[in-house]
Amino acid sequence: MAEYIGSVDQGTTSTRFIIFDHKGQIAGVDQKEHEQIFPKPGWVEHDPVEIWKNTKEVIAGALEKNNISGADIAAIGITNQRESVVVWDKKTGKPYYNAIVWQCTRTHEICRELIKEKGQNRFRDKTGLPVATYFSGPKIKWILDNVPDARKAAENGSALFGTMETWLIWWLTGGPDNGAHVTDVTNASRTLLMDLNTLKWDKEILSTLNIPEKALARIVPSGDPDAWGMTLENGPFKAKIPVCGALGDQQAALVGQTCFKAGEAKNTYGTGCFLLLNTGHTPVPSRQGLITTLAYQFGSNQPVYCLEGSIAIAGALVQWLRDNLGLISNAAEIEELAKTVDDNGGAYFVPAFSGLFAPYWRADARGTITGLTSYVNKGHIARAVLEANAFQAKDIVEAMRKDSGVELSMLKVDGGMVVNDLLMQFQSDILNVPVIRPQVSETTALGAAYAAGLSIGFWSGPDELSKNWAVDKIWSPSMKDHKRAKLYHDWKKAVERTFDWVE
Ligand SMILES: Nc1ncnc2c1ncn2[C@@H]1O[C@H](COP(=O)(O)OP(=O)(O)O)[C@@H](O)[C@H]1O
Ligand SMILES: O=P(O)(O)OC[C@H](O)CO
Repeated sequence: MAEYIGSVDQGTTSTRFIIFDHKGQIAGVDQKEHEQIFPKPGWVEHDPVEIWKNTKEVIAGALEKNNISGADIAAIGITNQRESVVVWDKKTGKPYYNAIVWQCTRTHEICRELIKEKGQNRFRDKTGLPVATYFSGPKIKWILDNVPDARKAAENGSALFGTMETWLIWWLTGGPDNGAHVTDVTNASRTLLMDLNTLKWDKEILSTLNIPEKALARIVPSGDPDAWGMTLENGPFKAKIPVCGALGDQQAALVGQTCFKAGEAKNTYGTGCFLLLNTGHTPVPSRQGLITTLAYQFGSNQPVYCLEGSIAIAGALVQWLRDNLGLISNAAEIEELAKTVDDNGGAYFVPAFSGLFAPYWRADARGTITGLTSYVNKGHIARAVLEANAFQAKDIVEAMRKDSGVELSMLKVDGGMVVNDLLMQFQSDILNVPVIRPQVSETTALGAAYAAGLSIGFWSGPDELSKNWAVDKIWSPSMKDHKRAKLYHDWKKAVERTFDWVE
């Protein structure tokens, strides 16, 4: 058998292709950023054609740079920013509109109408999700209602809908020439359109949102040898390779962190921040503003569920400090700036740029910096930015404890921000548990590679994968209880100041 598994990681800010060996170590990588398009306040789009072009380039780049050929790759997995949607023409592959990104709030009115009739939790029993601008269903509805010809095309079967993995797999496996139109259970569980128990599109919700089912992808497990088909010989791999694993990026990170047992959790700090707790084979309903969602399903095995706390803005706030305020010139500089002061100087930054997601679900919230005095300088602001991530994660851990009864004894972390020592130490202090970073921090891509590799027997099962996981660094709590309590108390007050801003 070929010695590598390839993994496409299509994230919010960039697309990577990573090649893994049997030990789960990285044998090659290439990465490319794509444009963030902000047409109006609160609106976020990506160009799906640019993303497909970048995907081809990073695949070719990683193979070439490392002298690896398509024939050395046994299978392909794919993982993606979730909820973001594309609608495209089946014959030409031309998108009807840019991808509407998960952070985009343009569906506020659609959601408000849905909530007005029957409340925010009207679909929660079936889908595990509240009605919110975050999820794909309202975004698809927006495209159908606002883009000329899109609805007609969807109804007559000439348009296809998909999340980012569906779009890329369609191209990788043939595009207009019989490309596979599929989505995995984890991605489907983020649309607000799939029933969590039957793992099928829900006809009643589709009819409420007026979305034609024929344009939706076929739902398949997250790992399956036959569900997706093969890459093309004249495509970026220059070889026929089975595509046999796909998961939303946060679920992929859960798999990459080998959180296979109920009660195990990970937190990923990327553009947003997402804490997922494996709850086993039963969907656990949330009363604390978390999401009940699919964790993974391998082949015909029973699906595994999780509770998730989704935070919209994490690393994106660091980017904002860099791009919109110019306080730093690259993301790593925030740590140096934050270290110029000993604490936040009383300042709290609540980054409710897309409203607040879990556990608040307040579309009417907008970002605030509170506690400002003449004393506060840019070092304090940098610190408040980093601390915001840790406080938001604390909100999620508290909600999870109340929902599931699980007291975390440690937190496995990954994502682009976990190189930041100050943030990781503060996270450990605020949660009062050790925070642990694994040696392979590309857990998202690794999880998709695991899903693909398990499907073809490249790895024998979860036990073998767990042996690949190893600790790189542990941060242990060292903050006094009264200080932790005071900081968190003030954070909660700051959060309340963001509510009711959008009228
Ligand atoms: N040293 C750092 N300190 C704080 N944030 C950082 C640092 N390095 C990168 N980031 C942030 O991490 C994010 C990128 O993480 P990544 O996991 O690649 O994101 P995504 O998968 O969402 O595209 C960016 O938002 C960036 O601002
Ligand atoms: O691309 P990331 O890592 O920011 O993840 C985005 C999430 O999947 C959105 O739900």
